[in-house]
Amino acid sequence: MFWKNVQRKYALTDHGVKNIQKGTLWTVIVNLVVICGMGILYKLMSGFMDTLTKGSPLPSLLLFIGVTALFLVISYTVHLQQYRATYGLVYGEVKDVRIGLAERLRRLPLGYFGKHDLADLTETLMGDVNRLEHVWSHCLSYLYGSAISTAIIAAGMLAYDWRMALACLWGVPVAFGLLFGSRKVYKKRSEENKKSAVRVADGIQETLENIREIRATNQENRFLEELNEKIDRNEKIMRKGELTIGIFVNLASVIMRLGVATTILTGTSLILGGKVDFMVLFMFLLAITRIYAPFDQALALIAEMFVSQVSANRLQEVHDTPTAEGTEVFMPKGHDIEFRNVSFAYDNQEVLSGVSFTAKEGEVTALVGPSGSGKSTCARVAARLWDVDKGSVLVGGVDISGVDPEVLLSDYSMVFQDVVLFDDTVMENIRLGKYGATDEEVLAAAKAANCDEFVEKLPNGYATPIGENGAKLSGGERQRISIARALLKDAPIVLLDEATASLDVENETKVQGALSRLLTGKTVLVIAHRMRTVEAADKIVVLADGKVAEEGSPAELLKKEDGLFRRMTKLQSAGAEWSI
Ligand SMILES: Nc1ncnc2c1ncn2[C@@H]1O[C@H](COP(=O)(O)OP(=O)(O)OP(=O)(O)O)[C@@H](O)[C@H]1O
Repeated sequence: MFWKNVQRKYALTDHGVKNIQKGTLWTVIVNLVVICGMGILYKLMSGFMDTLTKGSPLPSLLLFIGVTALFLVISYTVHLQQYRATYGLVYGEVKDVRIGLAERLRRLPLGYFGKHDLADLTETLMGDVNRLEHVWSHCLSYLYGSAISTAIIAAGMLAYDWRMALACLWGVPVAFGLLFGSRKVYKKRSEENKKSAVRVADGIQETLENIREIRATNQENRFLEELNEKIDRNEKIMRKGELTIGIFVNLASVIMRLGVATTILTGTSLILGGKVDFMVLFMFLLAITRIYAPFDQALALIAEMFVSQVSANRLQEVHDTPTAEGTEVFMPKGHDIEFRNVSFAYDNQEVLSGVSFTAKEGEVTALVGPSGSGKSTCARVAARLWDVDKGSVLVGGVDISGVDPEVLLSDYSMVFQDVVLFDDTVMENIRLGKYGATDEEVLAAAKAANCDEFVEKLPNGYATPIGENGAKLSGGERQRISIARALLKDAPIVLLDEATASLDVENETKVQGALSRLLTGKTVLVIAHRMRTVEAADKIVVLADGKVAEEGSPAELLKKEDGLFRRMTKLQSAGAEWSI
C-alpha cells in the first residue's frame, strides 16, 4: 500500500518503484554499517580511556587495524551497492518513463492535444521527467532509508539511555514536521513557477513559429517586449519560490542541529550528577553526527521532493487520460461510411448536431457549406481522430468507436490542406504512406502525383532533405507529396480536404488525373470550398451550423430554388468574374 502510494505520487514505473525499494534497503544497510564504524571508534576510545584512568593495558592496535580494514571493505561494498541502486538504476527509469509517456501520447485522442499546447507537452516529456529524475535518484531512497535506519538506531539509543536519546533526537521530528507543514506553500510556489515557465516556453515557440508574420507586420518590438516581460515575471516568481524554500529548509536544519546543544547540555548535567560517564556523552555525540548526516542530505532535497509533486501530477495526468482504445479485429462489410445522428462538441461548444448521411463505396461524397459549418470536423470524426459525443459513425456496418484507431486508420488515406511533412528526404516523406514500401513503389506513386517535375530540380532528387515540415518546398509541392503518400497507401477510404487547393491550374489538371486513379472504386469524402471541385461528385451533403441542410446530387441541389448549395454556387461564379 505504502509503495503503491509512492509509485503513484512520484509517477514511477513498476520497475522504478522496485529500484526505490532496493535503494531504500541499501541506504538502511549503509547507515547501519556506518554506525558500526562509530562503534569501532567508540571501542578504541574507551580502551584508551581505560588505559588512562584505570591503568588497563593498551588495546591491541593490530586488532583495531584489522577490524578497521574489514569495516572499510564492507563500507565500500555497501556504498557501491547503494550507489548502483539509487543513481545507476534511475537512468533506466528515465528512459522507461519517457518511452511510456510517448507511447501514451501516441494513443491519446486528438482532443487532448487541442487542450494542451506543444510547449506544455514538451515540458512534461523533458523538464518534468528531468526534475523527477533528481528526486528518484537523490531523495526517495535516502529519505526512506534514513527514516528506517534512524528508527532502528533511535530504538537502540532509547534502550541505552532514554534521557540522552531524547536530547539527541527531538530535533528530527520537529524539523521534518515544519517542512511537511509548509508543503502547501511550496506546492503553490511551484505551480506558479511551472505556469510561468510554460508561458515563457510558449512565448518563445510562438515567436519562432510566426517569425515571418511578425516581420511582415513590423511587430518585432512588441513581441520581444512581451517575451521580455514574461521572462522577467518568471525570474521574479522563481526567486520568490527559492527564497520561501530556503527559509523553511534552513530553519529546519538549524532546529535539527540544536539537538547537538541539547545533547551536550543533558550529557554534561548527567555527568555532573554522576548518572553517566563521559564516554556515554561521547557515544551519543558520535551517533548524532551519523543520524544528522543522511537527513541533512534529505533536507536539502526534500523541498525538491515537494516541488516535484507538480511535475509528477502533470505526468500522472497524461497517464490518467483515457486513450482511444478498441478491438484490433476490423472486418467491415464494404466501406460505406454512415453518420447516424452524430453530435460533437469541442470544449462544450457543439459543432455537429444530429448529423446523418451516408458516403457510399465507389462514390464521391462532397461536404460543402459555409466556413465553420463543421466540414473538417466531420472528416476527423469519420476517421476517429476524435470520438463522437452522441450517435455513431459506421464503416461497412461496424461502429468505429469500438475499433483500435491504428487498425482503423490503415483503411484510410487522407490528403488535408495543412500537409504535415518531416525533416527527411522527399523519398522518406512519401514512404510514410505505406510502411515498408519499396523504392519502386514510392517512385511510381510520386510520378503519378506529378512530383517528378519539382523533384528533378532538387540537388539530390528524391534523396534531398526538405527541412523542418517541408520548409524548403512550396505549398503546391507539399501537397503533391501528400497526394503521393495517399496514392502509395491505396486505402479503401479516401478523405480529401481541398486536396488540390494549392496547385496552379496546369498542375491541378495533372494531379486531378492521378487523383481520379486514386479514387476509383473507393469511398471518397471530399471537403470542398470551391464549388467547381464538386461538380462531378455523386452526392453532396450541405452543412450549415453543424446540421445537414441539404443532401442530393449536384443536379438535384442546383434545381432547388432557395437552396444553400445553389446560392453558394451562384455567389462563387459571381466572385470568379470579379478581379482586381
Ligand atoms: N480544435 C478545435 N478546438 C475548438 N474549436 C474548434 C477546433 N477546430 C474547429 N473548431 C471550431 O469548430 C467549428 C467547425 O470547424 P470546422 O473546421 O469543422 O469547420 P469547416 O466547415 O471545415 O470550416 P472551414 O471551411 O473554414 O475550414 C468552427 O467554429 C471552429 O472554430
